[in-house]
Amino acid sequence: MKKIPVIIISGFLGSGKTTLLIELIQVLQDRKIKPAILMNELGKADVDGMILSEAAGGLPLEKLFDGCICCSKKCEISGSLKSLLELAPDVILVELTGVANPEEVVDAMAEPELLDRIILHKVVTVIDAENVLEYGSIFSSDKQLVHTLRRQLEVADVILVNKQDLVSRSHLSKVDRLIIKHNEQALILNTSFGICNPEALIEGIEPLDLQAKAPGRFKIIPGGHHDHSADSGASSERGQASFSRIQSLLIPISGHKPLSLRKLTKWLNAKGQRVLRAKGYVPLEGSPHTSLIQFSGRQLQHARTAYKGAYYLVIIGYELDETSLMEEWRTGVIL
Ligand SMILES: Nc1nc2c(ncn2[C@@H]2O[C@H](COP(=O)(O)OP(=O)(O)OP(=O)(O)O)[C@@H](O)[C@H]2O)c(=O)[nH]1
Repeated sequence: MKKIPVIIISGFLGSGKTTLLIELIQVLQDRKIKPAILMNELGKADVDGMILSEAAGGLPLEKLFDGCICCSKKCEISGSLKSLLELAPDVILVELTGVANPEEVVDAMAEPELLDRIILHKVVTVIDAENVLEYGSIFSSDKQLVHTLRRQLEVADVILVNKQDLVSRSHLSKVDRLIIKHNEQALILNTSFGICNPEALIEGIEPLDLQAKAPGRFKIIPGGHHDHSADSGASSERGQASFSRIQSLLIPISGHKPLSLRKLTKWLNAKGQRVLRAKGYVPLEGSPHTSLIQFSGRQLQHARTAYKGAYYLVIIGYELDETSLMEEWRTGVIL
């Protein structure tokens, strides 16, 4: 089944995310590509939703209120994504609040039911060129916010340096230097009002009915059909390349041979910066119950759970090499 691409739009408050979203919707609609939108708003007031309804009324739209996505329940995000998928969009656009870390959405996308149906296409971060250089000093006392703003830069595939109409060339060069310090690989685009070459963001996305006829435009990652019952054989973006550097990989765990917590911890920590997050349901040595595994910030936590489904582990990381990861999984954890 063709996976629906998801574009995440992040960026600090007022940087121009909604402006870009409206611009993108227009471009997509001109190409007969049907977008669905998930908006996360700070507070209860649906300002952006109102703006959007005026600009693109009638499109499938889900809204989540109350702060950053990391504070709202992740299941709400997955639930909203599932509702949008029912409407068979060609692409899902997710606009985050200014204080959300895009990794949190990738995290919410990483559940088996969604992994099979959606694929992260790009993380796009919009920067307010006029103000971004001041953030470090303005928010220096708020470590969490500084961390979030840094992650918005670091995990982006494309960075829009927006509001360039308000700054000088020399100021823009300083902004560029700041970005490159945090992310050497992202494509950097200087924009005003989010207007840019849309190919940079939507390349490879087509209306679903056209996709069936399109010749192979995607780089195919070798690998067989994803099978939850297989002994090994992770499910990532097989047969459909991810255009994003962040990938999710599902490792099905078959049989009831419990895993060693020590080996699992060692294996995850050995991945360094490549693995941002891991979670799943596994059998652990010494426990008759299924355990919920949560790995983030280099810490692994496990807790007894009432989960009764198939065992699996989802790994979220940068540019994961699926083949070597699976081999290391087999030798480092299973054997
Ligand atoms: N001068 C200028 N203004 C812009 C540009 N892009 C957006 N704006 C304006 O900046 C304001 C904020 O833009 P939004 O698109 O709402 O920003 P946002 O990131 O969605 O804001 P939040 O939802 O509060 O996080 C609006 O008044 C826009 O019209 C730009 O490139 N130049």
